[in-house]
Amino acid sequence: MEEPATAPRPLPHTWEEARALAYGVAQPLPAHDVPLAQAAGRKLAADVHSLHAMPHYASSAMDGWAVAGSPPWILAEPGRRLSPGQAVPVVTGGLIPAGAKAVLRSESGTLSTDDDGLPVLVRNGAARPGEPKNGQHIRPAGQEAAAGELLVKAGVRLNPAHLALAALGGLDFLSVLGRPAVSLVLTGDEVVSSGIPDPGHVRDAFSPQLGGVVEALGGSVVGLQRAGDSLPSMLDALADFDDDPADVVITTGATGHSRVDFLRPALRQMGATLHIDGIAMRPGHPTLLAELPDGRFVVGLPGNPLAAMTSLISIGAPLLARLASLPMPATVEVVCGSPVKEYHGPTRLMPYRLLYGLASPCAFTDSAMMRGLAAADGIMVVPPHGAKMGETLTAFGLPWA
Ligand SMILES: Nc1nc2c(c(=O)[nH]1)N[C@H]1C(S)=C(S)[C@@H](COP(=O)(O)OP(=O)(O)OC[C@H]3O[C@@H](n4cnc5c(N)ncnc54)[C@H](O)[C@@H]3O)O[C@H]1N2
Ligand code: MOO
Repeated sequence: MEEPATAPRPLPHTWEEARALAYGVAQPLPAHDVPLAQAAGRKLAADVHSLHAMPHYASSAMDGWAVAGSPPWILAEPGRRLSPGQAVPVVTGGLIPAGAKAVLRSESGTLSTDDDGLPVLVRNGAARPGEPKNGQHIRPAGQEAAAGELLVKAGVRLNPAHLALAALGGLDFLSVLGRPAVSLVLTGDEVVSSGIPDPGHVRDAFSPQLGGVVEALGGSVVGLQRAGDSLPSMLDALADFDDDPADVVITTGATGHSRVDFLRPALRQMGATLHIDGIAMRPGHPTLLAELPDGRFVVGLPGNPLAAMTSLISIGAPLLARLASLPMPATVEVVCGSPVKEYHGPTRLMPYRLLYGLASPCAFTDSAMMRGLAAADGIMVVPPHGAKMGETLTAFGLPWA
């Protein structure tokens, strides 16, 4: 029997299958230690306990003198235990000597001499009655936390104040959940990255937006390569670069089957496993999800700008969430504000605006356009049989909202 000229294409996954597969195919990246200054925005992997009492020594809250007993006070030698009737100068944050009962603020005390002409410290007219009361202006050790006390619970997204708290608790590093490193590969000889393109060329819609979307989805962009419309160029761009070690490569364009689309041939040559080769969705049906022998995942987004975003939100988001130890990205429900006709086969992802509480499809949502998405409140998932007005539909908030 004669061999067919081209192998039959596999059936695309349904949108629901593709989404579940993209979440299930990966394992959470391991937690690791990062220096405090690099931990902002990361999710804490393990409870943080203070490594010592906070503060770890009794300290003065004011500039002045540590005093014991009642005035007048004789100035004692620093570094010794104070006996009643003695004082020693202290600065804010300075060590309170043993035996001290309080701190007299510098503005409330005056150095004077007693009847015998010896130097003494006395309260002056600016001192409040009874100042300093027992314990006044002394920050006792452990006032904020005891040694070993819980400071930040695992699972918290770390803010700058958490980092300062950890530093005061004596820590230098924090254990954070893995965050997928993403390398971008933008393809297309016709793509120009600035200015007004000539006919036949297009302005790059991806480099200005993909970084922000990837960050919002829990990843961080570590590299950007451009690939021309040739197999060697695609292979070069997909190589594993030492200076941007990626967990995920997100490509744009070249997902088709034309003579200038080299993503599939390159993946084949690199020995990749194709987990998803087409999704029954519009826009975004040529989307690919592959795994390279070195463990990197490749998310192949179509070149059309809106199609790329619906693909990224559909399968890139679950993959990045899983790698980042996050739950499956949540969906919401919206009430459909205008009827959507049946469309044979694919699920449609339609940018919508909320008008009077109802979700109505935006205008300008051809897969090559961005105007509809830029004005959208979310993306609704319309099943192949369409939707009636008033029907409840699954929807997504936008990653940047
Ligand atoms: N015979 C068929 N042709 C096409 C089909 C099909 O099923 N049969 N599907 C169409 C659909 S749907 C899509 S989506 C695209 C997928 O194309 P590719 O992923 O191969 O992408 P390209 O061909 O490289 O580019 C498509 C389109 O997007 C523009 N593009 C690419 N990169 C950028 C960028 N960085 N910024 C802005 N625009 C970009 C590119 O110039 C093309 O206009 O295939 C259809 N064809
Ligand atoms: O499905 Mo394409 O991805 O419409 O633009």
